[in-house]
Amino acid sequence: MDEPKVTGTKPKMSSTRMILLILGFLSTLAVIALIAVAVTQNQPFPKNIKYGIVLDAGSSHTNLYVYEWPAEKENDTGVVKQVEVCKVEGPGISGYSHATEKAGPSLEQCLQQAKEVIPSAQHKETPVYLGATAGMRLLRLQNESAADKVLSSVENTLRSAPFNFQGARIITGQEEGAYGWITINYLLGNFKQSGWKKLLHSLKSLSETSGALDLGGASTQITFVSKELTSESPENQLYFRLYGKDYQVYTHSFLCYGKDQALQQKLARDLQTVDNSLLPDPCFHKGYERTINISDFFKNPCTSEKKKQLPFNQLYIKGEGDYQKCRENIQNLFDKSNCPYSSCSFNGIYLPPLQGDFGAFSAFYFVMNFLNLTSEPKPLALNKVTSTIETFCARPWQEVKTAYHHIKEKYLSEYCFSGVYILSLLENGYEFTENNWQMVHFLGKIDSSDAGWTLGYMLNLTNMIPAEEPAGPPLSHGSYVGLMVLCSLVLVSVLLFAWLLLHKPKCLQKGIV
Ligand SMILES: Nc1ccn([C@@H]2O[C@H](COP(=O)(O)OP(=O)(O)OP(=O)(O)O)[C@@H](O)[C@H]2O)c(=O)n1
Ligand SMILES: [Ca+2]
Repeated sequence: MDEPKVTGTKPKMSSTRMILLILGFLSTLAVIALIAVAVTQNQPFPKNIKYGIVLDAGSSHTNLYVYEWPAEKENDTGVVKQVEVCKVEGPGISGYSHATEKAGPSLEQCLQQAKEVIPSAQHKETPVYLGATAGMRLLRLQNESAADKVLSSVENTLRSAPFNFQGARIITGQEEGAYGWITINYLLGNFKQSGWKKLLHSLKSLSETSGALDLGGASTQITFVSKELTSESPENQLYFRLYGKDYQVYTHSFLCYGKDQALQQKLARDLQTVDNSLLPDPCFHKGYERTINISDFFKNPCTSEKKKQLPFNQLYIKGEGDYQKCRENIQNLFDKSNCPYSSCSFNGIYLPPLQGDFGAFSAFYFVMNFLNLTSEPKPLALNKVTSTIETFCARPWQEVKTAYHHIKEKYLSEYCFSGVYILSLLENGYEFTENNWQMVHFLGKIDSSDAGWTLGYMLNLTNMIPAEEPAGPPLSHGSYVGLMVLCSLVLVSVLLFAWLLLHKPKCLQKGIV
């Protein structure tokens, strides 16, 4: 009686199994197809690289930078990177005031280097910009026609290069500060976060941008986001809308407070008190001697106010290597006596309360890096920085010269002065004290790009930082493919599990395993 039952069930079971098998096979095929499509269809386009050139015509020298970025991602943040830097031989372009026609040709060697880095088919479309900073600002104040001639000489040279010439001009101190701030925040990825990072950011309300401190040869800039709503000093206030966010930025550029001009200012003050041509100087090492020609000394706008008739033409500087005396001497450069605002840095210049972390670059970095004081991620304590500089200044010149024979004498002889000047500027000038010293991070590069104003300048002039956040996929290609694979695996596992439940293979039946 049982027999028909048995014969009737058998074909029913095998058809279910058959259907499940086909289903399993088809879904596996579907998953494989899904992954294949995800990987191939969503692959980033083959790289179409664009290039841009910026020449930083600083007071002490000119640097040529070549940047590159993938054409399709122009508006993303953090995609532009430096691929080449070329240091122009000789002085900065302002140093050609007596032979203005030679300023342009001095750039030729670096332009040649750029031609080699950028594929020739792209030369014509590659924009080239030259921005001159404080050296040229000073030359313009001292001798405007010489400054114009220097600029037209560099313009002629740049126009005759095979690139797309976009201008050679003296940028303002405000621009220099602002573009330096844009550069470091762009490179640090502070402007735009996508996907999870954005969510994390809004949850943790992380500090959003980093301030920028730039120390050149002739000027220095301080730039940071200030939440102070009332702007007491409008000329120090900038407004940006970047990637859909508003930023209120404070900036100031101190002309004559770059490290070379600060030294000139210091010497001009020292000259007020000397009665002979010998000047003992605590900011140079013991045993160091330097002769200064004073016939042109007071023609410089940074020293002209202190002009004095002297009965000698040459000044002989003799190093003393005395940190304390040097510090007191330099401190006189920062006039803290009057402030027409609620708070000031020095010389009656408005400074809102310091806020957030700061990236300190250019000479801040060169000097502190030489003195081994750039330790990251945790910056050194201020007293350690002070004692290191004090010890360095006390070393005799002969010993320093032997220990660092590979370093240019012009740089080496001034690291004591520069170290003390940086301390004085940060501590006395801006009031970074023991409590907030650790907010300052000395950095030369971020990834492969130098910290400085040039990248921000190019990003702005090529409209590569949009005001509004560009619409784009919320996930990167990698995360997208990863998510697809994960979902597919889950799908396969569910199907497999369902099949096992229905089929109950012998090996999983109780008593067999
Ligand atoms: N390894 C180095 C490189 C440069 N310097 C010094 O650092 C100073 C500033 O250099 P830089 O930032 O390049 O200044 P510039 O851009 O030329 O000047 P500015 O921005 O004021 O126009 C100069 O005194 C230079 O001699 C240094 O001490 N050590
Ligand atoms: Ca500079």
